[in-house]
Amino acid sequence: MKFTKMHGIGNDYVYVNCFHEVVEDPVGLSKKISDRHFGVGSDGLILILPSEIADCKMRIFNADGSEAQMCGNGIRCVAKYVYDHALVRKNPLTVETLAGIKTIELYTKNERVCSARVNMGRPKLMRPEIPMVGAETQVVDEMLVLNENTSFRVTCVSMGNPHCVIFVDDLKQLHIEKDGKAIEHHRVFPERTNVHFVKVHHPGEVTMVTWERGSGITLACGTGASAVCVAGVLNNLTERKLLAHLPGGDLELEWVEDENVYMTGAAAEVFTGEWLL
Ligand SMILES: N[C@@H](CCC[C@H](N)C(=O)O)C(=O)O
Repeated sequence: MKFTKMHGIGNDYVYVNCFHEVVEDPVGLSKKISDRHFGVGSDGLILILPSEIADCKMRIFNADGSEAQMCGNGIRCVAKYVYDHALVRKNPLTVETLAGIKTIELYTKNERVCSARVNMGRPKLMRPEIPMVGAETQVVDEMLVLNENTSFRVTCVSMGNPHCVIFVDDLKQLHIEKDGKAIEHHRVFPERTNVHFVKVHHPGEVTMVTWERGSGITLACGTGASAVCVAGVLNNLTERKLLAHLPGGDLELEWVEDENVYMTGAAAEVFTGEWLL
């Protein structure tokens, strides 16, 4: 099976072109291929498939094999792959995901895609235990108690997949692995959740670090940065246009008046290979 390693600001996945390849067990393959010692090493597996309702379709599997609805950094790479490899030579192009069809505008250099702007769709405010409550709800944040010594004020936003956003004063004081994992698996999130700790520098700029559902600490999360943009506005901390610094690079976000969130960032192809197992 031929594969391609790609990343969006360090959020790295193994991509398989399922216009030409068949993957029978994506759950098992994602666990094996993502292993950083015994596999290729990645945050998960992304399948690029033909679609009957969009220009192509993506399926995203986390490193633990769980399938997610959407991947912001991954969808920019999917768009780059299908354009650069001439599977879909359109700009803008559309990608079918479990979170709906997304439209992506491509930016090229020497005929190859270097970055992309994705319409990430409309966010939904969630409440722990009552996921997917409509955005009209008045409840913006909640206290999440991990144990008698640790609790966080959280804002939970769905970008098709679930995100728990926590604004903090100091990113250096965090126990991201311990607390991120505990929040991901907290009983109030029956589908588990992605977790983001965010420091606001000023209303147009934040730094964030992420614990991803099913993959652990990653260098970036595009749906997560989109959720942070929304959570910042709802908490009166940030403007609708936001520059987010993530460990792997920067993303530009905008929550526009029609309520769609737009995310812009880089996409890169690193190498191709053949999986023998
Ligand atoms: N890294 C991604 C999100 C991948 C899926 C996520 N871990 C989930 O389970 O929801 C992104 O860039 O959005």
